[in-house]
Amino acid sequence: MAQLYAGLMSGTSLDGVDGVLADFDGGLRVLAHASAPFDPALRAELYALNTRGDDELHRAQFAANALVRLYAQVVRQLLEQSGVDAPDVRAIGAHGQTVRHRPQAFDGTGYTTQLNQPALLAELTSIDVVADFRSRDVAAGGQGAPLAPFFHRGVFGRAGETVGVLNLGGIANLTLLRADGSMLGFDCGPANALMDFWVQRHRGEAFDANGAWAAGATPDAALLTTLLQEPWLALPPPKSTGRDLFNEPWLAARLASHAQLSPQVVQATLLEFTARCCVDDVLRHEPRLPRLVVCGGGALNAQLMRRLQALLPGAKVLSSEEAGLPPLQVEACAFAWLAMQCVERRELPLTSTTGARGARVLGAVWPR
Ligand SMILES: Nc1ncnc2c1ncn2[C@@H]1O[C@H](COP(=O)(O)OP(=O)(O)OP(=O)(O)O)[C@@H](O)[C@H]1O
Ligand SMILES: CC(=O)N[C@H]1[C@@H]2OC[C@@H](O2)[C@@H](O)[C@@H]1O[C@H](C)C(=O)O
Repeated sequence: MAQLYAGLMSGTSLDGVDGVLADFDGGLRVLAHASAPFDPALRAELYALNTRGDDELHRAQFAANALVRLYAQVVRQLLEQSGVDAPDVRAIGAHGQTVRHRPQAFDGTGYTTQLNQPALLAELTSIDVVADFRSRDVAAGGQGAPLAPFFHRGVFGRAGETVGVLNLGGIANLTLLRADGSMLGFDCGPANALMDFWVQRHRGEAFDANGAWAAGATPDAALLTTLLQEPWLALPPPKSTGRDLFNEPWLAARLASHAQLSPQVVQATLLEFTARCCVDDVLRHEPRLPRLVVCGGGALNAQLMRRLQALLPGAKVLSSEEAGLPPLQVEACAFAWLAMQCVERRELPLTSTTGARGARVLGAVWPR
């Protein structure tokens, strides 16, 4: 019998929403994929809500309602494309928009905030909604992220082989699936967040398509060294990060002593920085990794893929597309799968990824 779940992801790159409708009966079959970009005003507001500002409570709720209307539009597209009726979808996994991520802030029990309005989404779609996937993990002493590694294991794992899965969204996260069956998952640092900001500022483009602008210059060694000195990068897992750390002020502070560099050289250096953050983590934890599957929008950045391959000569670096799932569908599928785990009240063994005290059921259900 079909096991239909929708997954909706709007991640830290703030580009928009990716949605899938998936059937998990006997494996994974993607029945439909749809994306919707944020309109510029919503994108600007979500970006602004990542830092403190005036009247935040009202603005956050207002932005969450707008986000969820876009979620509902994506769900309508998924149903139309697949010819599936809403009552046949068991649940929607709706990630929400992370605007603060401070899992160990202040008193030791921190928080992670995803703007969302699951009640409105249930109302607009007449489908059960699963949301708030991260807070139970934080309550159990975990980082609240990354959560996709368990899904990565099911889709990209190979019995008896060690495989790495690298997600390149706004932030990068790495899953190491080891030949002995153990796994490790953690964030590596920025993926596209800083590159997107820089190309937007200097060329008015949302992202550097295929990394072509970056590829036209040589990275600056001194700036790269400055960027790599960030102490967070040397922390051992479990660890996670976000725009709370890797943001405009962070970059401005490091560029201050390299003001003579051209914008294009800075872009090339930011791309190299992303590649190095990820590769240094691979080499630290699995120096002889034979296979690295790359997903998220960064897998579409040809220059970044070239640099990852050059820095990991012993590994086959490939797009998740070659491993059976297109890069922009992976996270959305992960949240459809996580919704299914919640509906079935399955505990996830979070300790090896988020550092939570033990296995927990993640998420909560808003009935249709
Ligand atoms: N053709 C392309 N060339 C270069 N970069 C691209 C291309 N297509 C997408 N990207 C990058 O991928 C980003 C979107 O990736 P994705 O949708 O995986 O991020 P996300 O889901 O928001 O992030 P996260 O994994 O942090 O939650 C864009 O902002 C852009 O930087
Ligand atoms: C707090 C938060 O939203 N974290 C995201 C973000 O985007 C990438 C990286 O940082 C990862 O830790 C996580 O998303 C993925 C989907 C995860 O939880 O596995």
